[in-house]
Amino acid sequence: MSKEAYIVLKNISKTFKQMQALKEVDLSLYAGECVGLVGHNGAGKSTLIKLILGLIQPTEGSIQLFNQDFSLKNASELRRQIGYLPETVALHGALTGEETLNFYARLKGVPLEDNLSLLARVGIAQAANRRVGTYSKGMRQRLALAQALLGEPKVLLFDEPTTGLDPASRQMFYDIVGELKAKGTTILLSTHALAELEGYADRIVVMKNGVKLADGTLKTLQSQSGLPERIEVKFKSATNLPSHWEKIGENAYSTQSLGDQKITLLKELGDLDLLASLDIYTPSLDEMYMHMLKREDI
Ligand SMILES: Nc1ncnc2c1ncn2[C@@H]1O[C@H](COP(=O)(O)OP(=O)(O)OP(=O)(O)O)[C@@H](O)[C@H]1O
Repeated sequence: MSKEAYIVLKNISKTFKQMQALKEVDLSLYAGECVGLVGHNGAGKSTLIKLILGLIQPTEGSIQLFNQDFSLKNASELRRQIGYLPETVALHGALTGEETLNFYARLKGVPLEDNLSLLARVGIAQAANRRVGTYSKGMRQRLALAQALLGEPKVLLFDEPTTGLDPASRQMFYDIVGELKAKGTTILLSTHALAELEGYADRIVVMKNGVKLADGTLKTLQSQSGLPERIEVKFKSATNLPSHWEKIGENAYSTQSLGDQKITLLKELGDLDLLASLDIYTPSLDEMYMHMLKREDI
């Protein structure tokens, strides 16, 4: 059975005065998937998220949320099912963490009684009664995350959520992403740090200058990037290999493998008992991403 599309953007363009921030973008987010939205500064990531939230209107194209057209009439009802963690979080320094969360809970119309456990979930229960003005950046970000999780929304939009976080806070954030995914929440997460998404994102959308360059699983992206894997072998004694194996040391060779060439290349090695070592290097996510952005001349 195919999954339900919670959010469907069709042929979306957005122009700010002379500046075209998005060009004919199609994007669907399905129930329970985590989608990474990556792109350099100005690629259009925040604009895309703001359009989904209804904070700005598209110049062209249509947006459907939960199978309904996103008109002003039903906007607030639909928006209640979406949690948003903005890139820059403005929190009132004079309020305590708990007061802040209570304030947002009232705005969203959700009960207040779970707020302390929500603060515990994001690791700042001990600071619930402290003024936010005394919080570190990491603590503020955790509080902002708690705000986004209020009311258990079906869809969460995270705009560069881990920027400026230390490794422990970042890990806590991705632990929560893992839990949300397991519960079937749909997550759209924009980031510059593609490598962070490994193991969490089911799909990656790559944006450049307002255009969607790629949309697929990491495996698809890897084959689309056109970057080869590298195989390195070392034999226990001298041997001969076909000329596409480059000699890189004593009895050691290296070659590149594109697409499904790997098995054929490995067969050329013959008896594996004659090998001292065998290493296969797959391009990292960041290498693929950089390569893809460089290759596309937009
Ligand atoms: N309100 C606005 N008025 C004018 N131009 C805007 C506005 N909002 C965004 N833009 C422009 O649209 C383009 C896309 O911006 P956007 O913030 O969506 O990029 P981004 O991918 O989120 O970048 P970053 O990683 O730097 O946050 C940029 O060139 C930006 O200057």
